[in-house]
Amino acid sequence: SPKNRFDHFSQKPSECVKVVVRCRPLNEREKALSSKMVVSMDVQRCQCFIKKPGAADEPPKQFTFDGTYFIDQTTEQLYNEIAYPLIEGVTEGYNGTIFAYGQTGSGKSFTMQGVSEPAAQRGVIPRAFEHIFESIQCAEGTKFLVRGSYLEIYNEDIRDLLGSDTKQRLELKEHPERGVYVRDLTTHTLHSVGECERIMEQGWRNRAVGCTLMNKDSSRSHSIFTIHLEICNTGKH
Ligand SMILES: Nc1ncnc2c1ncn2[C@@H]1O[C@H](COP(=O)(O)OP(=O)(O)OP(=O)(O)O)[C@@H](O)[C@H]1O
Repeated sequence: SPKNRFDHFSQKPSECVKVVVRCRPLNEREKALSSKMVVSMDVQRCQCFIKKPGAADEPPKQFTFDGTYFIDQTTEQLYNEIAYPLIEGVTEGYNGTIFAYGQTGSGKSFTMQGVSEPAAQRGVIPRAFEHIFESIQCAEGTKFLVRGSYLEIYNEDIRDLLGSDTKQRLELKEHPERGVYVRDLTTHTLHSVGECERIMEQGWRNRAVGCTLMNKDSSRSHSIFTIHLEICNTGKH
């Protein structure tokens, strides 16, 4: 019998894209407006229900995901169930992407970047840093090189959030073997979790739109934090 509601993932290794949904609690503004929750979830069955306000007799719209996270669930839980297996794969040499989307104020940054308190709500990105460096410490006979880059896409323009000139517009290029890449994007060698956190904070501060446009305009800004891992077997144990 399955140990938890996600065991079916491991039985379906061919399923390489998983889609989960997270619902945040009402914020102060919504509470002040006496807004009503229209979303409910059956987390065991990974189902999400949306009911139309004022239409009590209409059945709610129903959607099924690979995972559902309601207001009382934490980023720690989401990480363990969704991100952990993906990052494990990365430490074994596979590519992995975690992509958050949703309307402005829906909780993308809260999930990805996170908050330091409470600890259970620390973000997916800092958890991934810790995870990767823990794997490196445990690996014997293997050398790792960890590098990071952080870019922002705003109004179709790409900017390097860790570059010497964060205002400069970078070009998207395509290489016949390596695929799509951003020319002149800086990559930074990272030796510790602390260094990763520092560049994440540094890049975050350079997101020009992040803290100034809190409303719909901010959703036009997208950012990509990439961790490159080079793994070399030295054969020594
Ligand atoms: N699961 C949650 N629990 C508690 N608070 C949350 C949760 N998700 C989001 N919030 C809060 O809601 C607010 C908006 O979240 P956030 O800034 O992450 O949205 P966003 O999707 O990144 O928005 P934008 O697209 O405008 O950048 C923040 O104050 C955040 O702390």
